[in-house]
Amino acid sequence: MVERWRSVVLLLGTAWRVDRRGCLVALVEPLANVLGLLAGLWLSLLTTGVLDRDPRLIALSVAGLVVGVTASWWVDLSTSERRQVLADRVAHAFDVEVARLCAHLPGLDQHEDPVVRDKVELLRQRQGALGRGVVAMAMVAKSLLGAVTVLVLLVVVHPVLIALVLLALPAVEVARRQQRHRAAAEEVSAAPGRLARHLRGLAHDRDAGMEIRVFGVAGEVRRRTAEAWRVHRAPLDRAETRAALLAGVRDTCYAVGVIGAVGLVLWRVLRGQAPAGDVVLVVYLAAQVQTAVVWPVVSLSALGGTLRSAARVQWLREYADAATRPGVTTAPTRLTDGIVLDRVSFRYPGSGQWVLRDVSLTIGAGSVLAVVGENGAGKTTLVKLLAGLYLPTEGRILVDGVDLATLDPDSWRSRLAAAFQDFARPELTAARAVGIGDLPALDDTGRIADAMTRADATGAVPDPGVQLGTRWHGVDLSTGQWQRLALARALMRRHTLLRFLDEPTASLDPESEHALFERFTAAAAEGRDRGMVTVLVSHRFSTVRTADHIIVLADAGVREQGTHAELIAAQSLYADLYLSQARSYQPTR
Ligand SMILES: Nc1ncnc2c1ncn2[C@@H]1O[C@H](COP(=O)(O)OP(=O)(O)OP(=O)(O)O)[C@@H](O)[C@H]1O
Repeated sequence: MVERWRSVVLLLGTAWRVDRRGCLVALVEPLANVLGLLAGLWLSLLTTGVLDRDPRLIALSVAGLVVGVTASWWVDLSTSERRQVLADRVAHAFDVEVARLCAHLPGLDQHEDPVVRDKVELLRQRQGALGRGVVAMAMVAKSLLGAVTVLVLLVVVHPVLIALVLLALPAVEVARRQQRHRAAAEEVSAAPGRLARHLRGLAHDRDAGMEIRVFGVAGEVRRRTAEAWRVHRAPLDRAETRAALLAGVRDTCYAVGVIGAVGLVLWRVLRGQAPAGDVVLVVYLAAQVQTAVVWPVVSLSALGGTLRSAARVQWLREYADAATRPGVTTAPTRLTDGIVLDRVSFRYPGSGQWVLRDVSLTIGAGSVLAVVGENGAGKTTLVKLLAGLYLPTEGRILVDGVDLATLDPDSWRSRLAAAFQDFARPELTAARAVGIGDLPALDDTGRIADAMTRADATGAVPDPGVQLGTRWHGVDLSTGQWQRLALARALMRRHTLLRFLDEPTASLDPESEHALFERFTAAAAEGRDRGMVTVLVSHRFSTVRTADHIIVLADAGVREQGTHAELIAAQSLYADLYLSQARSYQPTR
């Protein structure tokens, strides 16, 4: 109950904040509806006036009819557009809030939590319902006021007609059950619905489209989409069938009541115990009683759905609050000792497999660390841990002796620069696609040109002003060209303490990758006085030989470490893999 009231306050507060006029218009509507409902009374009086030849009664009832019906129509017509504007504004406000909450979750683990994903998915689907929250409340007020008006009129005709309401009461239980079935079905169908939409999205995805065509899996994707959609729809359809059956029972009860009520009044009129106008009124009310009983239930049930969505927003707010790391310490502006991994173990949320186990490592301030290892060895995971995107499952990462988990995440990330394996492809101008690497310098052409030169991106994208992305009638780039921009982006930020290159060079040949890593090693010199650490990640052993320190990840741990010379001299795994890779890259005669 408390949760429902909190949801009501959230919906009203948001609507009032974004559209006060719309809220006031929504309030007027229930009152205008009462005027419209009085039409039955005026019609009844008009009938009696005509039969009794009473001009005053005729004039009064016609005047009441014209004023009431006109006012009610006018308000209805003139507010319908305003209602839509209010709904759109509120929906947009919630959309922005959900996006903000998701974007501010501190780590990636929360994004991967299936509970969060399902709730967010439901919120996306129900965005319109949230928008109509205040309108739904106005509908509840309108239906309740309407119900009271109809009840009063019924009593005026004959108090026994109130029994109609009793006969229509099962509708309340029916609506409650319908709502419960629908809510349960929505929760169960969220995950298969997400899968179905994902699979359907593949049809529009250009990158996926290439492989779908080459491997001829379009039919299989279609089959799986249809299956996921069937699994998604099944509980919803079952809930709707149950709802329809329950509605049938409800309407039958009501129909019996209406026949009885009309019969009773007709009998009284025929016996001269009631004016003839009462027949008109009871026939009119017969239709209104049904609405008067069912509508509050339906509108309350619709409001229930909206309140559930609002409760999900509350849940997400609280989840985001709870997930906020207690970052009490601001990140340092320089490193003096460096970064230490103290017996760090990590497994992904929901996974039983250790990706890193008991890893201890010191990355000296101002050094260049190369992380090598086979595919799946945990290199990217190590980078994500250093970036604070995940917290270690066990152990600590110390930044100049301070636990990274206690550093303010935003402040730590403002000290990072990175080029990731799965780099972003921002559809901006080429210059801005680089400039966002340091937002305050977004339009600093000098800095952008410098970063592009250092990343060797000027050859790949000669015109920094070119618009990227065919969606905006711009140009599309090759993977290698996008990579160059990602590398330039990683060189934009100044005052960084940690710079990563997580295999953004995968599509380059080994020598180009090596040349690029050398550039970044050289770029590391510029940050050495503040102790900046550079981390180069590769699964190619031959490209990172100039790094100060090399670690080989294997079997969830650091298998070997040292300089290139030390590792070669040790004639172990690194030496074997280095020599075999180097041989395979040599041209054959
Ligand atoms: N989000 C995730 N949830 C669960 N497991 C994951 C997730 N991301 C990665 N893994 C698993 O963690 C292990 C290490 O992955 P990681 O991406 O760190 O390897 P990598 O060394 O960077 O590999 P590659 O060279 O192929 O990029 C793999 O077994 C992978 O399947």
